[in-house]
Amino acid sequence: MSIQVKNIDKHFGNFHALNNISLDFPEGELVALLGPSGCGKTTLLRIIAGLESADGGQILLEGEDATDTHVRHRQVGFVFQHYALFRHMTVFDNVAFGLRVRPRKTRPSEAEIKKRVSKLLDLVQLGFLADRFPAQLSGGQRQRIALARALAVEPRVLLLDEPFGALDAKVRKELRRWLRSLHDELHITSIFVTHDQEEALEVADQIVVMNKGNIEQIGSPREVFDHPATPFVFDFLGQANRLEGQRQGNRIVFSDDQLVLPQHYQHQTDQPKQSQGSSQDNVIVFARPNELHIHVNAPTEPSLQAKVIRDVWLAGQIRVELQDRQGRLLEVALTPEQQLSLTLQPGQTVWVTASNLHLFDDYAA
Ligand SMILES: Nc1ncnc2c1ncn2[C@@H]1O[C@H](COP(=O)(O)OP(=O)(O)OP(=O)(O)O)[C@@H](O)[C@H]1O
Repeated sequence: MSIQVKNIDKHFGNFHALNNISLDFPEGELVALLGPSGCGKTTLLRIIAGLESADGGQILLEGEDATDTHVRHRQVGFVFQHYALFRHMTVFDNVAFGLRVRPRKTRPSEAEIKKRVSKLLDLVQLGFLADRFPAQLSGGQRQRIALARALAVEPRVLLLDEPFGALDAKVRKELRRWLRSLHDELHITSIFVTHDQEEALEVADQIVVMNKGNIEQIGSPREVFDHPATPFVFDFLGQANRLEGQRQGNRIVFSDDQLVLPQHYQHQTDQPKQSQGSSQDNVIVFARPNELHIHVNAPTEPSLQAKVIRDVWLAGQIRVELQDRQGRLLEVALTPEQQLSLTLQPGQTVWVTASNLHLFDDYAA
């Protein structure tokens, strides 16, 4: 089922939680709502579900206005961060619950329920736990059962709110792979909320990046990562060096230091901008750690002078932390070979050049 969100607005008192949000969720896709804590992800999910009402705007399910449709009739399945399993029921009874509480007319027979629940438990690969109680399961197993329970009522939409948020890193990783393959099998239109960029990049077909009740960017993981539309998205997707300076022709100037802009930005300097005050030339540039390069002697090309703080070994990757002359911390990636040949010492002066920079014009520095 496709979902359309049209001009959704939501206030909590004076606080503007969602600001005129419009989004299309195509049939059968797995979409991540990604953003920092408090940006409005859960509120949007709850409005789509019918658990919360909006101040204005519409929710269309399969093209039909569902804004005033009760949650029970929207045919959505939920999975929340904190396992909402019934503690006094076995795994089997938990999964069967949604079917057993149906009105008699639409309720399947016990034999049919047994068949469906067994099939779902096989799907989440936990058939052997049917007789256990939630307290006898691991966190990851509980979330898989919660998913089986959400699927039991054959929802047309699956909404997941930080489904793996409470689990440790290894189990999270396993479960997100498993969710992706389950989705590839079932193709239920699914929206999941996360503040974990790695999770969104790994699992989703599309990512909606949110910030302070607004949408910053919508795109495939590749698009969002390779072409972040705003400084916020660049920052949020992580691990980039953010430098604020002034653009002067082909260069970015930071007090005493300079970096050269990559070729693809340089043609823009041919057309002088109409002056709107001095802030016009203020720019934000980002460089990923592998786009910066360390020199132990001052290079002839423009560079940033910095001091070595330390190098960090991060799961096979080497990152050197530097502090530049403006006091900013920079992270530069090195291969093990580069680390050996540079032999950097804490406190040593080095120079940094950039093989690529990502420029955001007209942002006040
Ligand atoms: N019932 C409520 N009453 C008042 N304010 C609320 C209510 N629900 C949410 N908010 C506020 O609205 C904002 C958005 O909340 P929401 O839960 O949607 O954020 P989120 O992006 O899901 O964050 P998190 O990742 O922390 O769950 C927050 O600032 C929150 O404090």
